[in-house]
Amino acid sequence: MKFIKMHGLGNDFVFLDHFSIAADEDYPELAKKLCHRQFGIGGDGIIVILPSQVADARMRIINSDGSEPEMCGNGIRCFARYVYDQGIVTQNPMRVETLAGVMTIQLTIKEAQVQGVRVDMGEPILRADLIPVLGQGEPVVGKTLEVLGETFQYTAVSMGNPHCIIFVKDLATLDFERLGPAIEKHSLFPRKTNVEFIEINSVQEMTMKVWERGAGPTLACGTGACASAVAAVLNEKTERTVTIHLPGGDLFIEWGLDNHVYMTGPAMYVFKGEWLEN
Ligand SMILES: N[C@@H](CCC[C@H](N)C(=O)O)C(=O)O
Repeated sequence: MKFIKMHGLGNDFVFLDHFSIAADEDYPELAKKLCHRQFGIGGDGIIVILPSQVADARMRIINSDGSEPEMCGNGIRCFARYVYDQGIVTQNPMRVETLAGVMTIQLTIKEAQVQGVRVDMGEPILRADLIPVLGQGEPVVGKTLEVLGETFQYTAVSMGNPHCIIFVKDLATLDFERLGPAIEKHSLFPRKTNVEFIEINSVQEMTMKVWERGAGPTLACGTGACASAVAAVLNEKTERTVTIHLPGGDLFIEWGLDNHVYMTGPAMYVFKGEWLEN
């Protein structure tokens, strides 16, 4: 099976181009195998490129543990670059169907090369029952979370997928490896959650460390960056336009006055190859 490896700020994915070849694969099982860092290709997830009835193409993302999330910010930038470079989609902006709805993506092209990708990530979802988060009242901003004997203030935002954002004074002293998985599976979150720890640098800049639902620690999370930018505004910590520093690099996020969140960042190729099935 042929594949392409791509990443957005080190958040890495194995892409399967099944746009024109109908494939009858068990993608969740395949994701667990392909994403394994020793026995497979290695990745935070797989992304499947499919035809769509309602948009220019359809993206399916499966986490490395085999679960299927609604959306992936870093993945959709890579997806857009690949389908454009391959001539699968020639429109710019293009429209891509996901489980979180149809996203519009604008590519910056210079001398026939994709230089950058800006995604309209849609409107943030703040209703507790839709995020979903249990019994917290509306909006879920600055609420209390008890975990592993510690108490935190958190804000919950969905960008199609759920995020729990916690502002901390110092990322360096955080017990990230224990807190991340405990919050991901906390009983407040019936569909589990992605967890973003944020240190505010200024009203236009923040630093983020992310523990992803179904994938663990990753170098970047696009939906997480968008949700964190929204949470920072709701908590009166930043302006609506921010640069977010992640372990894998920077994302530029704008929460527009039209209530849409816009994400700009890179999309990079790593290599292509053939999976020798086992
Ligand atoms: N890294 C992605 C998000 C992938 C999905 C996430 N793990 C979930 O289960 O919701 C991004 O860049 O947004």
